[in-house]
Amino acid sequence: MPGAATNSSVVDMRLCRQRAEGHAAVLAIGTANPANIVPQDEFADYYFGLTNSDHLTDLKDKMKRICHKSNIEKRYIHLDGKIINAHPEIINKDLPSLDARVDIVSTEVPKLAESAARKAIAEWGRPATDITHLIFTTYSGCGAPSADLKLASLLGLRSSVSRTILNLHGCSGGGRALQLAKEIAENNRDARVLVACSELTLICFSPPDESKVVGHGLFGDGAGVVIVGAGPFALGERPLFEMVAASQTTIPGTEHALGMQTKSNGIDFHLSIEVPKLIKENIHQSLLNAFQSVGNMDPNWNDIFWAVHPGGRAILDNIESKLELEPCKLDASRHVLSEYGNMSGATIAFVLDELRHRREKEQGGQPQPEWGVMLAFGPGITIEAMVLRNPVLRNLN
Ligand SMILES: CC(C)(COP(=O)(O)OP(=O)(O)OC[C@H]1O[C@@H](n2cnc3c(N)ncnc32)[C@H](O)[C@@H]1OP(=O)(O)O)[C@@H](O)C(=O)NCCC(=O)NCCSC(=O)/C=C/c1ccc(O)cc1
Repeated sequence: MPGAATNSSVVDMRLCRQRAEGHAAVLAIGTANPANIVPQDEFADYYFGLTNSDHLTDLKDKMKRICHKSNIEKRYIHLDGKIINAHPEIINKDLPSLDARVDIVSTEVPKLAESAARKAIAEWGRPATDITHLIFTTYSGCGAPSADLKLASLLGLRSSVSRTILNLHGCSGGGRALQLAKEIAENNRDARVLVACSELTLICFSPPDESKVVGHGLFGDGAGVVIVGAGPFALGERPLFEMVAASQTTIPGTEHALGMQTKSNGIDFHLSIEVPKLIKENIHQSLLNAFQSVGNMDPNWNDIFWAVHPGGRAILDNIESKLELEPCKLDASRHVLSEYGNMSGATIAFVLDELRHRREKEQGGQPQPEWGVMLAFGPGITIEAMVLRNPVLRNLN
């Protein structure tokens, strides 16, 4: 029917006008950490002292071995002796402490995100009221309204900002949120998505226990904010990384290996010793899943740049050896691990920030890769992968 054809082409045109031009891009990045710094070579004394556990000498020695092998120099940790004195239930396994923890994190998690967001918004150069969507991800969210609404009011976002909160995605939270931001930005012309990821280990902190010693030895606190948008770009907006394609891969039968659960005394986590090996065995397939949609079925992995979530030194080592990467390829990830530890979902923003600073410093030197990949790993085990492109090189080629 001619009428129907006309109607459907009108709908098509309207849909076209609603969509953005081209792929979404990272437009700005901001990061923040709490003030309290713990050097890694002092962490075992700090942690066993804080929890009155110095008598557990075997476990303390194990913590020292883990810290020594972690390739971490220091971490930022909000929890200190003052908080423990005010809430001694946090270090008593037999007492409920979820309420005390939630009271603290419901204020501090959005506050830390606010510090990171203010830096990102300043770099972006537009007013905060131009943000149309907010995605907040954290493993500390236990209420509603939650950190997303608090952050929106701290920043003075418009009341029509479209908010989403992602809870308990753990170390892949930042990767998941960036994939959603890409979808939103590409499908809504002029959308500007503020992705906030803020993590405080306080919600998971517990006295020493054989099964938790690695988690406590590697995890730190931090917030990362990334502003995402697609074309047409406003005057002054500068795409940093084009977000070309994304995939999520779940490693079958690995639910037991990595997880978090809300309990009366905080968030309980489990972390299998198998995690680095499982990621090694599945990393190639997850990369192929991401790259197949850009028509490159198996690129030379040394020809691209890498933004890998540094879950732990062993994870980076395993990826490097499996894919036969030149050691410099994971430098940004190793640097972030060394300076901050594993800040769970927030870490990927720090890695992207480090990469773009390195790229700026190296401009005019060695030829830089045009294509790259971002990887994050979380409960599932889930591997979030995103194909990235350097917009400056894209325009030259
Ligand atoms: C730096 C490590 C921890 C040790 O280095 P290594 O080269 O493997 O050295 P070793 O093989 O000598 O291991 C040192 C000790 O650590 C022990 N170990 C080695 N992984 C383990 C293990 N998952 N379990 C429990 N013992 C182990 C290992 O058995 C050994 O014990 P011991 O023989 O008594 O010295 C390295 O294994 C490593 O980087 N592992 C990767 C850690 C990892 O999987 N990270 C990503 C998970 S993400 C996640 O779960 C987040 C949770 C979370 C948690 C808290 C929060 O606040 C927020 C979030």
